[in-house]
Amino acid sequence: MTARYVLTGEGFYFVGRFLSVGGVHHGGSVSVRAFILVSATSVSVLFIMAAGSVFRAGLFNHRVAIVTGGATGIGKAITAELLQLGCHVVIASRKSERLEAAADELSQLISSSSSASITALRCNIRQEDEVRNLVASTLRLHGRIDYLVNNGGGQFSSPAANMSVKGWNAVIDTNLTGTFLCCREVYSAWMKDHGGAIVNIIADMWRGFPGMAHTGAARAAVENLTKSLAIEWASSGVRINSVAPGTIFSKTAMENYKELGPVIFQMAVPCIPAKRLGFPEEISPAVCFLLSPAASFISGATLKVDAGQSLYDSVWDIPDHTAWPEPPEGENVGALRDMVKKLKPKL
Ligand SMILES: CCCCCCCCCCC/C=C/C(=O)SCCNC(=O)CCNC(=O)[C@H](O)C(C)(C)COP(=O)(O)OP(=O)(O)OC[C@H]1O[C@@H](n2cnc3c(N)ncnc32)[C@H](O)[C@@H]1OP(=O)(O)O
Ligand SMILES: NC(=O)C1=CN([C@@H]2O[C@H](COP(=O)(O)OP(=O)(O)OC[C@H]3O[C@@H](n4cnc5c(N)ncnc54)[C@H](OP(=O)(O)O)[C@@H]3O)[C@@H](O)[C@H]2O)C=CC1
Repeated sequence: MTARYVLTGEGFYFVGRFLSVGGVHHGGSVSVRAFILVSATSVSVLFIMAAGSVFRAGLFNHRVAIVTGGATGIGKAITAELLQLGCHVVIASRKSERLEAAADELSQLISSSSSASITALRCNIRQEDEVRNLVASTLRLHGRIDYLVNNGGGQFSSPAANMSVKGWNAVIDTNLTGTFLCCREVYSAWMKDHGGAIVNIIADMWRGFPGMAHTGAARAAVENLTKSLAIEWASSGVRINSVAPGTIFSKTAMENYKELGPVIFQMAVPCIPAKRLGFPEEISPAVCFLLSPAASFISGATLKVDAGQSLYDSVWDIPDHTAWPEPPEGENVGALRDMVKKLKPKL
């Protein structure tokens, strides 16, 4: 049995998981989890199907969220969890087919008694007018926007020296400017007067991001943007935080890197203290937590969800070389030379 505490809008619950059947993140298999909720006044048992949320069902009833990139990978897991919590979710990205397919599939998670709904809207977050339309359409549809999850984004792997300006700009425009545009538009059109919560998905760029320097720069900038907005928008009742995933496997994430996909994900495993990849369903609870009343005193923060990867190892290998300038001559360099001479085996 695992146990955890969940603070909801209505009280402090002890949540004990006493039954777990099947894998939580094995695509295609249905897992059944059961939770016992104990509050001051009641004890109830809640069953959640298909990799369900650990949060109380109905926590986000009648709330409205926009999730960019909500049709695939991490965004799809966030959308699924928000739906199970009763939220109206608008998913937004560029490819209509993927959006429609995901909306069809995820609508199956909505029980007949739930007030939740899912809507797919096409939007390229790099285009200011499209972001404006996304926000206006959401307001027309639901009359409010409580949550924004800036998850849409991406990059390609390349040594920085080989990046064209066009490629660099594509990644900066998507991950940094796209996030900024979504934040600004949602704030101006709704949250300025009504408050709300925003979560920005960033990355494990704490020691740079060699091999993907453009995205490292963009995500570090988003982390800083998050802090600025947390202060600027506090007086509107807006909380804004970041989630920094480690290496998270999903079908789409792998396909995006084409033949490099399996190599990149395989290379990462030894660098992860958990010695396995993460899965989208391990990111979505952190996002829902930061959106929820349980995080009502958290703003401007970053939650790393990386099994400690950022503290550990890097996939970037630096080959042995003698390219560095010699150190300045002096007694310490001399002492090191003497030591090395003594250590050398006599021939
Ligand atoms: C080798 C060591 C690597 C280190 C590995 C570390 C381990 C990390 C593990 C993985 C962690 C991260 C995972 C993820 O983030 S998964 C999510 C991935 N999803 C996506 O990336 C999806 C979205 N991606 C995109 O939309 C695009 O990639 C992008 C934003 C870059 C551009 O999209 P857009 O469609 O607008 O642009 P174009 O395709 O027209 O390209 C514009 C220019 O960008 C350059 N470019 C694009 N792709 C590549 C490429 N594969 N290689 C090199 N250059 C590329 C190029 O200059 C394009 O212009 P041209 O086509 O005119 O040349
Ligand atoms: N997987 C991982 O290991 C990590 C992922 N991340 C980040 O997490 C986020 C989700 O990634 P993940 O789920 O793994 O990968 P996916 O490729 O499945 O998700 C990326 C999503 O972003 C959408 N997107 C990309 N560009 C745009 C755009 N210009 N406008 C609107 N939507 C866009 C894509 O939809 P469409 O193509 O239809 O527009 C897609 O749904 C990304 O920002 C990713 O970079 C961060 C750290 C690690």
